[in-house]
Amino acid sequence: MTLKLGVPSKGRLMEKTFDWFAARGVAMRLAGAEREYSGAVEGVEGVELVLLSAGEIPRELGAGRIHLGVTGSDLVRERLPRWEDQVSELVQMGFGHADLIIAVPRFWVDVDTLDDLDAAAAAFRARHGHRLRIATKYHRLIREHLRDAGVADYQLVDSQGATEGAVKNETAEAVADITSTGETLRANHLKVLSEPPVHRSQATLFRSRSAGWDDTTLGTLQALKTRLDLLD
Ligand SMILES: Nc1ncnc2c1ncn2[C@@H]1O[C@H](COP(=O)(O)OP(=O)(O)OP(=O)(O)O)[C@@H](O)[C@H]1O
Ligand SMILES: O=P(O)(O)OC[C@H]1O[C@H](OP(=O)(O)OP(=O)(O)O)[C@H](O)[C@@H]1O
Repeated sequence: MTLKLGVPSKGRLMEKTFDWFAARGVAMRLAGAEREYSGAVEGVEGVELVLLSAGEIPRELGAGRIHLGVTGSDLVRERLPRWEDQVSELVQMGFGHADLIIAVPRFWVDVDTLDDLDAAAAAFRARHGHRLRIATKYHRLIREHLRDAGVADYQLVDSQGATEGAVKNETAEAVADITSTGETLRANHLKVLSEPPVHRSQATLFRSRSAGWDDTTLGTLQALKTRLDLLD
């Protein structure tokens, strides 16, 4: 059996993933036409490249349809319940850095911490008769984080893109999203709570716990780890 390695086929993680492996002597190239999502690996025998979007890789790892996969650590935590039971981290790759944060309108001068947000949420509910809305696509991570912080009087509103616009569009009072430069937040008159991020994400090479590992794929994994200089 070949070892299936899932890598992002598009988006912001793709090129850096290819560069990261190339710098360690594992060359990946797309096979066939540009839009044909298959590829080949040179440098280690027995590895098959599976091109997927970063967002799909957690699911494929969880289902055991790929043995290894590169994606953002945020996406694995968000998309796989009890992610540590389903995958393990082989290496943090040092790119694709982004912080998952909670942000509120800049003019909310009394709101800087999660405790402040909790108080603001209670006041909001008393005044408006419905819960303060937080727009996000990170439902699991934000729910867990706010539960642990004791913030209860809120509701999540699903936003799969342009999340920072939700406040201006009056579909939410606050947002929870990934940021790297902070430009989008600034442009939308939002400020990040002065708390550590909910999660500091980066591109990570994951190993599926459920993929059918046999002697051949385990041998290939060992060869790949040696090539990549990953210690056991
Ligand atoms: N500035 C940023 N904005 C959003 N995501 C970022 C940023 N920097 C790094 N990332 C990371 O990139 C990953 C998402 O990449 P990308 O949006 O290309 O994937 P995708 O979700 O598969 O794409 P698509 O939305 O097109 O399906 C996440 O892990 C995210 O944390
Ligand atoms: O801190 P910054 O450097 O400004 O980057 C953050 C923005 O980038 C991402 O959006 P993306 O470009 O993926 O578009 P999306 O809104 O469709 O998710 C993310 O959701 C933020 O909106």
